[in-house]
Amino acid sequence: MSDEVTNVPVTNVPVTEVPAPEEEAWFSTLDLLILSMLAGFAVYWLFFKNKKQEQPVFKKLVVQPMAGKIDDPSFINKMKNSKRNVIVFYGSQTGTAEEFAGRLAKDSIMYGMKGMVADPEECELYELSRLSEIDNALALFCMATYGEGDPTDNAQDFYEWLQSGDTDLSGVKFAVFALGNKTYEHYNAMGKYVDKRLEELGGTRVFELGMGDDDANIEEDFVNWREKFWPAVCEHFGVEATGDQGSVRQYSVTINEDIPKEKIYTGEIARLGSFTNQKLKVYDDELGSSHFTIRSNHTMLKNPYLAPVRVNRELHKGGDRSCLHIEFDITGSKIRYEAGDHVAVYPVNDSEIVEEIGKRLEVDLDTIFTLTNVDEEASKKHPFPCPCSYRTALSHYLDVTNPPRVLLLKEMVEYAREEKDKEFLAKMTASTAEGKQLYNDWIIKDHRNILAVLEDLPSLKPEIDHLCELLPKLQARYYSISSSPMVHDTSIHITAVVVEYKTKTGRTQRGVATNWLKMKKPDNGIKPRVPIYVRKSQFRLPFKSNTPVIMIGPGTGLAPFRGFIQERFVAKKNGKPVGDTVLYFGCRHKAGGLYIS
Ligand SMILES: Cc1cc2nc3c(=O)[nH]c(=O)nc-3n(C[C@H](O)[C@H](O)[C@H](O)COP(=O)(O)O)c2cc1C
Repeated sequence: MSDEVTNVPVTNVPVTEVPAPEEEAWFSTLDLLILSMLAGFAVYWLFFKNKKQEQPVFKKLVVQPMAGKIDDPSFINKMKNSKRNVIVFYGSQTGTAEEFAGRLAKDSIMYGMKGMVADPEECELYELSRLSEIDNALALFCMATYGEGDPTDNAQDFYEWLQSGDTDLSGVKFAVFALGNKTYEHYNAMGKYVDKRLEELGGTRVFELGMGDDDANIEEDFVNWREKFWPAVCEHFGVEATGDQGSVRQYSVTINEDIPKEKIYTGEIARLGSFTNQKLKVYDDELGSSHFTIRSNHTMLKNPYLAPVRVNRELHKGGDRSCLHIEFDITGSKIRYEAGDHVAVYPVNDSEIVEEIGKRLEVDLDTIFTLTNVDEEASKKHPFPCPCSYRTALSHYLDVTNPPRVLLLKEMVEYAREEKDKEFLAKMTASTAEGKQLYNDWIIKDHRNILAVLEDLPSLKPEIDHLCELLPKLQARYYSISSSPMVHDTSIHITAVVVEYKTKTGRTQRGVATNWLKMKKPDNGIKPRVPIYVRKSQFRLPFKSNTPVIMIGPGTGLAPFRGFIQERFVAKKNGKPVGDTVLYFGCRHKAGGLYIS
């Protein structure tokens, strides 16, 4: 198979230009460059030398505001201008904290308050000290924890500011809901830290820290906390509940009938056209790899590299399980990585699920639409890149495979045409013990995704744009890199088990990314492209190569160790002292155990 990179069509992912490896040529690129410069100079000398030099006319540079970015960075001004007194910040990686923040902001209407959601990354947090300029003002924080008790990417600056700053926050009323998972050592570390630090800086806690555990039922933890939180707020500010806020849509829909093709998003993560016109410069970390920051990860997150798949092979010989060895070609991409890092893959949903949703809702999936935030002050103008087709939204931007959240199902009640379906949904989404049990059994345990809900409640026919507003965002999937750049400097390897299982309702549930990646096989020199970016991790070999290491990696936990072993191998080859390198890995069958020393 040729190793040449060609511009090739890819299923679901538009094509872009990737520099092809150089072929043997008579002149090198540098030779050609020098020759053309000499030729250019000769032409200039012959024809233009004596001409009067013309003044170049520069085009006025028009700086476009970034989509979704706030024009006035002052959130205090925004709150004042739009007469809001509740601001809900979120530190969110996969959208849960962001969703909870939206719900809290919406709730505030019921108590005669007015809320807004804010991404801390887009705000100057030192302004918090001015919050007391607004009557009955309240700052809420929904903060998720990652890794070793770290903040999410968008809360990184906020975290640093809290750590280093000594702003006086007296007069600032606050409450925090933490999102985490009990199985992690640093359970809810970020939420706990924010709660403690805001008090240290002089803030007043209006309600105790909420603790959400994703290992159990984080939705239930949030609902229970919220039920007690709002009465406490009422008591604190001396306000009264004014009743249910009803169902208020956050986004309005516009159907874009005559929009030119080049203005329509086709799955790009942020910049329109980025899949056909890649800007590779951003992969270069200005500070050097040792200073690679979460911020530079964030830049790549919005501008993934369309990596050609060089190798995609099955590792299992027989059996019904599938484990893939995939090599992404990063030649010319400027991506750098180290053994132990993670690579993120932006997957595309199963087209069968997308088509089936379209059929059930009786819509033309090629319709181009835009969802626009009805709140003009909101930092997010659109929930995902718009305009795009319904097919693109359901394939690239929205999560259609995970069980839908209670909030989404609650909004579905009005769309059930039969009374019994309406009652069933209303019962399941009520905040009663019976409702919670029903949700847990019917949605979580039975693992019904949105399509299964539509199939099992056939009278349910929601407006597709409303569904698009409510579905969570499709997230990039992270894989441990299973190679070392010391051996593979032009490729990134992953080792991934293809997820597939039967749910209690007899449906086959397939992992979004692994099943999509499975299809991305190079064919006749044609390499399919996959949008990727690298996320730095803390997982590293000991600095000194002579330190002995014991690596224990059951299942695909083995993946990063492959990179580490490659690294130790190179060190040994280069004559460095290398300590014992012991690897234990899990085996499904007793007889298949292995010990490598
Ligand atoms: C890779 C990864 C690392 C995580 N690390 C932690 C952790 O150190 N402590 C913790 O309490 N929760 C941890 N969690 C759980 C998340 O904080 C939790 O799932 C949360 O609901 C995610 O919120 P988000 O969807 O807003 O990003 C981790 C989750 C993932 C996927």
